[in-house]
Amino acid sequence: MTSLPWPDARAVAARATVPLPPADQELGEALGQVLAVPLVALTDLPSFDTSAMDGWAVAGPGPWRLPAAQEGPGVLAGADHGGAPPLRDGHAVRIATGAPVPPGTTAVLRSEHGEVTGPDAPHPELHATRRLSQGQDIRPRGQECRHGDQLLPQGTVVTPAVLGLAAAAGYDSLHVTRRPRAEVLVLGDELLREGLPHGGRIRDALGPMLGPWLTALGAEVTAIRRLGDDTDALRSALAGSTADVVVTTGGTAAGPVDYVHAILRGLDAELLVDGVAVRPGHPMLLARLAPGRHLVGLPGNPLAAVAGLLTLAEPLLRTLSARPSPALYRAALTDAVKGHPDDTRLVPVVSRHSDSAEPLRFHGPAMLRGLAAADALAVIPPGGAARGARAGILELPWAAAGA
Ligand SMILES: Nc1nc2c(c(=O)[nH]1)N[C@H]1C(S)=C(S)[C@@H](COP(=O)(O)OP(=O)(O)OC[C@H]3O[C@@H](n4cnc5c(N)ncnc54)[C@H](O)[C@@H]3O)O[C@H]1N2
Ligand code: MOO
Repeated sequence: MTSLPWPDARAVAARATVPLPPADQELGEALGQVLAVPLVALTDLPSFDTSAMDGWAVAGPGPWRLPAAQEGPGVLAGADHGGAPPLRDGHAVRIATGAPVPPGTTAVLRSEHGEVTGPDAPHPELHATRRLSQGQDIRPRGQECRHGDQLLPQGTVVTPAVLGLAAAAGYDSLHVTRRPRAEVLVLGDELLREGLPHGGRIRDALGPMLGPWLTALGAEVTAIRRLGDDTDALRSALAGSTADVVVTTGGTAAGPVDYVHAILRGLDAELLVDGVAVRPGHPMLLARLAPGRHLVGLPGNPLAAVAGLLTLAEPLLRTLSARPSPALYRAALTDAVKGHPDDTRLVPVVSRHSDSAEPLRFHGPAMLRGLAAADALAVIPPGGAARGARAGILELPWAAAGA
């Protein structure tokens, strides 16, 4: 199989699968998943005419008669006022922010805009110190939505704000597309899990990076396993995995211990992508292990692995979790970037949502120094890009968090 152009490889990965079946998840569990149906209001919001301020509910023009002081604290939020008597014209009653206004209320007068005269009199009087307009500081029932209104479309990612809105609108659980399960298999006998590199061995940079990165892409990471270069262990890990997506690192090229291809052949896996015209990362691959189960083979060089993650794993996970595709935005490069003659290049940049993208140094395939300072990767077409040229920008998942 020949290398696919980079945009084609992403398209193949996106089309390699279908969304996972939806299920009901309790609100707390649904964060980061995708709404499988529109979020429809189960109630009016607010669900009753509500006081927006602490003060007095008033009826008609002032001054207003207040109930005698000993008649209680007034209308409080949370108390059941179902049977609260209507407020008669010319009367007022103390009310708290969030409390249902009594029937007949025409406005709420804020505490700081009212004066009570003769507070010890049997019927003290309330005077407004500011003009009060009809309906002022009342949040009318249904102001935000009516029962049955669509609040958010299907395909919306459940953020903390969506959880809050869903709870306010009456939901205990949400119908969301299941989070794809991903398992990471880190290959290579040369990898150390701790301490300083020594004796020709290096630290595993991918195990610590890929778990949280896959989580940020919407996956549930079930395991990160270090298998060394044990082919039997890899074969049985692949045969026994129940993950929707298995991600391997290393062993994708044609070196003496690069055995991922051989094992995939032995398992009768279908190679969907075998090499991509992209630098770094060109030996990346995508295979179907079984219906609905895929393997993304990332090259071992760490920046090449990230290129593979964003080229193949990201579109695959996006389709599985039914996330909408973000628009690829463009930014003007602050420096020229040399291109590969035939392949797309992915180059770490700082863009920070501005219109420009500053290419970073230390972008070699084995390096993470540029990437760790970046918030995006610029997509440099074959042949390169001049200073000021507008390059496609692939945002890193945490860029929006201001990291
Ligand atoms: N003759 C050729 N050799 C290589 C080619 C080629 O086309 N012809 N391609 C090069 C490119 S490009 C890449 S990328 C690598 C891909 O190699 P593999 O996917 O087979 O990965 P390994 O050989 O296992 O490792 C490559 C490199 O990365 C280091 N590595 C591996 N895993 C980790 C990890 N978890 N953390 C940190 N570093 C890791 C490994 O020690 C090697 O240095 O092949 C080139 N060779
Ligand atoms: O393409 Mo390799 O993936 O440059 O390091």
